[in-house]
Amino acid sequence: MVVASPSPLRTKKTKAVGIPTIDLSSSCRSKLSESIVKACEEYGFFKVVNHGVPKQVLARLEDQGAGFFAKSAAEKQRAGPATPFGYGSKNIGRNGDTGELEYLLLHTNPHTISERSKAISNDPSKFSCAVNDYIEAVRDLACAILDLVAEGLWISDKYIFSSFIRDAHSDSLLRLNHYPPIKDTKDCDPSLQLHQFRSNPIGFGEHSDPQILTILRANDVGGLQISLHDNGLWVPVPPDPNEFFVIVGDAFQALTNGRFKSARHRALANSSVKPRMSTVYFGAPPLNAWISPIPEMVSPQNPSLYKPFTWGEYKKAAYSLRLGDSRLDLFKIHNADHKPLSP
Ligand SMILES: C=C1C[C@]23C[C@@]1(O)CC[C@H]2[C@@]12CC[C@H](O)[C@@](C)(C(=O)O1)[C@H]2[C@@H]3C(=O)O
Ligand SMILES: O=C(O)CCC(=O)C(=O)O
Ligand SMILES: [Fe+2]
Repeated sequence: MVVASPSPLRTKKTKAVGIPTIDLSSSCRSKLSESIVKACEEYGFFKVVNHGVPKQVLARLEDQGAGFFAKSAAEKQRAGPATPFGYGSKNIGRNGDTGELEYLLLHTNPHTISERSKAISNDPSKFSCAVNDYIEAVRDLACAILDLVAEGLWISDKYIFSSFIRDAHSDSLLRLNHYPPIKDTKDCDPSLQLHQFRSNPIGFGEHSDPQILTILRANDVGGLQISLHDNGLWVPVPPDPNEFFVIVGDAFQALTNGRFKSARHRALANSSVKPRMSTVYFGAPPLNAWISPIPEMVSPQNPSLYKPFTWGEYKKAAYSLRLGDSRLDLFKIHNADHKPLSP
């Protein structure tokens, strides 16, 4: 019997496309800010090299994460369930989304981290130190990128974006995702092969990140894919454990009045023999901060596309929806709401 080769990519095709790469050591600041703005506009996604985050900071978090995920299921459950913070396995959010992964979701507040670490590690201060050092380093990286964006957009307040995530009450998060290898069914019964691909080829389903900016690092196992704007293609992102990937989030799309588009992405289930691990920082405003298109992005030709909302309101909307839903649509101003320009 001949069985058609099962494809995990049923809805959209994949295409090998060069991911924009930004070298942060470049000495020409204006060119650097210009290229970051271009990458945010065209892809909502790019890779940064020469980012200045010490390798040791990356390695310490990876060790701590790997140590946690290697524990027995019962031990890991002590840090769960994820509501939304803590340890979660297969279930994502509250509305029935699932994926082939387990994860730790943490708020970046240092006090919350030291409290949580007690249920996560046998050496809580070692765990919280590794996590806090990582967060500090990636927050600085995110702020440096956001300041360059503000310069590239010619915004007078250079800190307009970074001040949201530098705020002591910022609602930023850190997520450690662990994708165990899924069983290779190549040599198995063909009906099992089809069943596996039909049942769940996805590690973390298609979505956009709700926050301002995401800084993602993963080990050397691939799986991340980004969706190119509405042309139906998935672009596989080659793994690069020494570098970071930057993803534009929904709040950044709203702040730039749609000039930047939040990037839809997903992670395929891991078919390697080694686990995939990603560490993801989501830079977010404080819950009471207002998000609305910044004045420089609004003009009679480019009227506001989004109603003002607080970050708390946006989060509430996000958690009432499914992973793949377009949350920002809820805050869209429809054309009919606009007063016609006087002749
Ligand atoms: C299904 C969900 C999980 C999520 C909250 C949501 O209701 C919709 C957005 C999801 C997401 C995606 C990016 C991040 O991983 C995340 C932490 C976030 O802020 O929004 C997750 C949420 C989650 O897993 O709690
Ligand atoms: O693990 C990955 O590469 C993607 C994870 C992700 O998109 C997320 O945690 O929001
Ligand atoms: Fe994401």
